[in-house]
Amino acid sequence: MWTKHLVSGVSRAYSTVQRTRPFQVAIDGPAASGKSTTAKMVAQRLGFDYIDTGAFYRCVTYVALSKGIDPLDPHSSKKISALAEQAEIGLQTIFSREQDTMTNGSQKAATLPTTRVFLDSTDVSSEIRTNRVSQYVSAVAAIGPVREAILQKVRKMGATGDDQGSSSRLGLVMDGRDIGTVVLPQADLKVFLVADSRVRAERRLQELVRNGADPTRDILDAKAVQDDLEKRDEQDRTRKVSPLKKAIDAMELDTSNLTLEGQVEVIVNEVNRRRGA
Ligand SMILES: Nc1ncnc2c1ncn2[C@@H]1O[C@H](COP(=O)(O)OP(=O)(O)O)[C@@H](O)[C@H]1O
Ligand SMILES: Nc1ccn([C@H]2C[C@H](O)[C@@H](COP(=O)(O)OP(=O)(O)O)O2)c(=O)n1
Repeated sequence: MWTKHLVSGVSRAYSTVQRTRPFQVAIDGPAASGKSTTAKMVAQRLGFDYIDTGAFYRCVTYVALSKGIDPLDPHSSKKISALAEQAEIGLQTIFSREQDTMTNGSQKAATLPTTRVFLDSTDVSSEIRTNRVSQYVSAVAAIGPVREAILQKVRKMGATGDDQGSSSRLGLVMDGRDIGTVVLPQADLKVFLVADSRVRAERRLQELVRNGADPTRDILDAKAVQDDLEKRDEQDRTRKVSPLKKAIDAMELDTSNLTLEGQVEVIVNEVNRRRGA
């Protein structure tokens, strides 16, 4: 098992032996299309780093709500933008070995990587995934100066090494809404993940239940979850700054009828093909 701990304030360049930068994979798509799970698994398979950019917008939303700021009030934009600039966000992804060999010689399937999110050194991994944060995050993500502040943080995180100072980093997988279009426009591979909104809602619901959903706090009705996802997608697609859209050179992958392993395989194979491996 190994971890990659990335912090948004450190500045260190990648080694430039053969490439001027590591291989970059940009994964975008609507809510619950499978971006973060797929991205983490691809990173694990390839030994790449992983950056969840949605976590940044969720952290800013969480901190604004906890200070009693209403993200829907246009007068809040300045305050929220200041919070976005000040926030120190760190990500720690815990990867497992691809196939751990057990003592009897058989192979144990790889466990799913998990990402912990730190806001000013506090672990807010669960707090940023509540329905309340999900309901307001699109409004926060539509504020231009918030996007500017987060763009700088994620680019810096993507350009710096892990905290071990390793120069052997092979690549980076980043997921979000504007990775292929704005954050990493020169990415070596761009993937746009889509899935039927009913399928996405069912998967999100199962995920909520798996994570111990609380019926007094969480929406546990498939139709309501679907409406919520569709509403957020509409807001993300129609905002003025960096809207959710497929980059012209992105490969579209519909995960509605795929298994997680299947979609990871397609992306890993494409990375290897482009790397000439
Ligand atoms: N092909 C698939 N089959 C079944 N479940 C999937 C598949 N792809 C993703 N999921 C599940 O769907 C849920 C949403 O995926 P997630 O990676 O969180 O999406 P996103 O990052 O796009 O919001 C997760 O619980 C994930 O495990
Ligand atoms: N690069 C990004 C990443 C996320 N966002 C916004 C838009 C999304 O509705 C929220 C939350 O993103 P996140 O990927 O965590 O959301 P889901 O896992 O899809 O529910 O952040 C964005 O505008 N740009």
